[in-house]
Amino acid sequence: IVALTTNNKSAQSLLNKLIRSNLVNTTNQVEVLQKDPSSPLYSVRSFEELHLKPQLLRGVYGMGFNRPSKIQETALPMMLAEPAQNLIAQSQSGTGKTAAFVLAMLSHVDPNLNHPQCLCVSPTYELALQTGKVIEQMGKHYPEVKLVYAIRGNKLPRGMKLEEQIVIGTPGTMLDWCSKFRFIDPKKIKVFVLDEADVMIATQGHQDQSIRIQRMLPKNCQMLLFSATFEESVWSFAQRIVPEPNIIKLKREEETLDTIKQYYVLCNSKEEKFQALCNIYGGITIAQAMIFCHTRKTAGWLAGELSREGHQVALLSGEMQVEQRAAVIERFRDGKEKVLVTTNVCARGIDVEQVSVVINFDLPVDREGNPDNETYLHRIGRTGRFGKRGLAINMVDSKMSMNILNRIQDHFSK
Ligand SMILES: Nc1ncnc2c1ncn2[C@@H]1O[C@H](COP(=O)(O)OP(=O)(O)OP(=O)(O)O)[C@@H](O)[C@H]1O
Repeated sequence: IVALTTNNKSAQSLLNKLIRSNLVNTTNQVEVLQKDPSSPLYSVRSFEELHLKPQLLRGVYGMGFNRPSKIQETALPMMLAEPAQNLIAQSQSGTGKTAAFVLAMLSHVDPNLNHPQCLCVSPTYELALQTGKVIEQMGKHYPEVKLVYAIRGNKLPRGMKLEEQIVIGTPGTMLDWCSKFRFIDPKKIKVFVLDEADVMIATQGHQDQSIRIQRMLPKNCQMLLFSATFEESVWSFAQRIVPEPNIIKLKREEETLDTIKQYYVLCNSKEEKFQALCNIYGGITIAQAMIFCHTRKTAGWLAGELSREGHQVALLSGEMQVEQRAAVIERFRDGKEKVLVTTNVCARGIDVEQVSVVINFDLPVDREGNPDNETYLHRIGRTGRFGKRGLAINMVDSKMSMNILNRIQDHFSK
């Protein structure tokens, strides 16, 4: 068990993976920038069209995938094309990126050659393991293809040469295995995958290590880079890693407040807010509710008070380890608890789709104490035209918080 701090990008990413059981739906179109615009672009609507090895097609269907996801429709033909095409792809978590590059790796390996042919770098040990699981599931009917983890703690005897075709690991160990220990001959690599580039660059040293690995690979090695976000720093890193890239971007669906009913409750103190919450408790637990507090301390206090009143609540708190947090969210997602009390920091980036009631026990403010409209929208907004109806209740306990609420109201004209 590794303790990860609240703000940690890799912890967030891991939580989302652990929690997610489905594809995230999106009606947005993919944006494609081809390296060679003269060659016709094609995308596929079915896995059959990709002419996968039969063992892999069985693996794909065995995982319950019926058809390619939005990003897979365009990314898969590109990744499977001959000669190999490089790709930089950005789309939000849960849209099918991992499944896509796993399929590409499995398609490109030659099971008769007993040496590493695909390298996949992930930002952390835990994320590497998650990807490894997908490789194992998808390659279930293709047992000749073997997998090994290049992670700290996996110590191999000196002078050894790896026989597994796929190596997945973290940048530091991967680099050591390629250069210092020579367990891997980088010149024989056909596919290089860099996953979660945005998480990767948040860690000191990972960027350089990845670039050093990349420089050892042959010119014709396929380079694939994936990221959930695409800020400037990720983009410049991507361009250093992936020469002559095709680029695919899938915009995140915009959130709106259109289908949300928003209310506020006027109180005079924290205790009154708690009382107000108890009064509506029966109403909000018909559905599932998330309650946001400003600090960890308030969240802990509120969860304690609610429990003392005999209510069943879950608490998501910053000091919990990532596994504990995953367990809490999983129970909530499965409906075992109807109410989740949390802070914004803790819940950021975590999508729990079925929440239809959001309570702002404290209104979202930034460090200067100004209204944080973006966070308000993230907490309460719904995506897509068919977004479910929702209910938001804001607790106001002072002139100051009334002022904040008025400014949020002005901002959204709602
Ligand atoms: N074509 C598909 N049809 C149905 N389910 C799919 C398909 N592709 C992927 N999935 C499932 O959807 C979920 C998200 O996919 P995946 O992990 O590949 O997304 P991702 O974009 O890599 O997100 P993250 O970076 O958070 O892992 C997984 O549970 C995966 O098994």
